[in-house]
Amino acid sequence: MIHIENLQKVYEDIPGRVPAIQQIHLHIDRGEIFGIIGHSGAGKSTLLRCVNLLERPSSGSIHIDGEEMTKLDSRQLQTKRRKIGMIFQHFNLLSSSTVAENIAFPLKLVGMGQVAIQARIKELLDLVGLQEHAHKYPNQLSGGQKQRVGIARALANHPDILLCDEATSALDPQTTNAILALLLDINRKLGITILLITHEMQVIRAICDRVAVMEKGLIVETGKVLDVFLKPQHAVTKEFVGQVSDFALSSDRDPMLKQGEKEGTVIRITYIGAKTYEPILFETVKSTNVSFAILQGTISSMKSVPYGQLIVELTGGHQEEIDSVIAKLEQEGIDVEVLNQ
Ligand SMILES: Nc1ncnc2c1ncn2[C@@H]1O[C@H](COP(=O)(O)OP(=O)(O)OP(=O)(O)O)[C@@H](O)[C@H]1O
Repeated sequence: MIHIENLQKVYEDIPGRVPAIQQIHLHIDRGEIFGIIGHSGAGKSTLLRCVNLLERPSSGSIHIDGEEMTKLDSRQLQTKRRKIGMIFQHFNLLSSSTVAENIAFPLKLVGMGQVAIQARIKELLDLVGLQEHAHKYPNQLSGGQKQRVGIARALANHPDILLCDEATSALDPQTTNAILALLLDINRKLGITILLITHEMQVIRAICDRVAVMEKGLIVETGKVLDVFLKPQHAVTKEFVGQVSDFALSSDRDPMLKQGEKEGTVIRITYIGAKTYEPILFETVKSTNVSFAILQGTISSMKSVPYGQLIVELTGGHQEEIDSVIAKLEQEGIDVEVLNQ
């Protein structure tokens, strides 16, 4: 759905200044929820705004649904942009227009008739749960309700893509969860591709399928959310994963697990899916001389996929027996990493 190649954006050609986007390659599938995370100044907004050409790249290409954006003339670009909705951190609503008028705005721009506009407004208000608020003004709404109006307006012309620019950063945690649930619902019901930028790993974890981590205009790590959470590679990724406390096992190599401090073999085992709830560890060791002690553990779920991670010390038995326990766990499809060898 979105294919970005060799993208570069230099705002001002000052010698020694790092370009806002140094060189980005990105491929986002139709129907995917893709998150981009990074610290302030990493280049997330610039990248997002390049997708609909609110920002013109200095070089590189952006294909949306097979069409190269930078080659479109202004009329073609206008038509294409209708298929790319966008929502913003501060909602960007027209303060002197009602909720219904805000939603009607993009529909009027495409020349839709009054009757059709009213019908579409009703559909959109139902979708975002604002049926009761059509005639209110933005200053009579909560932050979450304002973002719902923003979402309804962005979806008015049936876009294929929704760009979300820190859409929940101005909201409290409870409202954030409600808006994220709405985005997930919209993605599932309408099949719309969502590209979001955020500096909060909780947002990525709640709704994204894949994530890219940005730093200084580059993507330093990318992958399926679960993989990136469970095995972060880059220092920036580890820092972001550390924001989500129950992932501390992955991000923080616990000092007590340093080589030599434990007599046995210390392993980290990672379960994903239904295996999370099976007694595989117990079943594997029960007929051997090996016993285990759980040093740390977590079980949770991500986008309704359960996962678990345990740090376990294996003791007793010969080394061959411990190796055989590890091999059996791996045969069961469990990821095993030995931490003290
Ligand atoms: N219009 C502009 N003119 C000049 N420099 C800009 C402009 N917009 C962004 N930059 C610079 O480009 C770099 C990337 O900024 P960008 O806003 O894309 O980062 P970000 O990751 O979205 O950060 P934030 O979360 O703070 O918005 C920064 O160094 C910023 O100062």
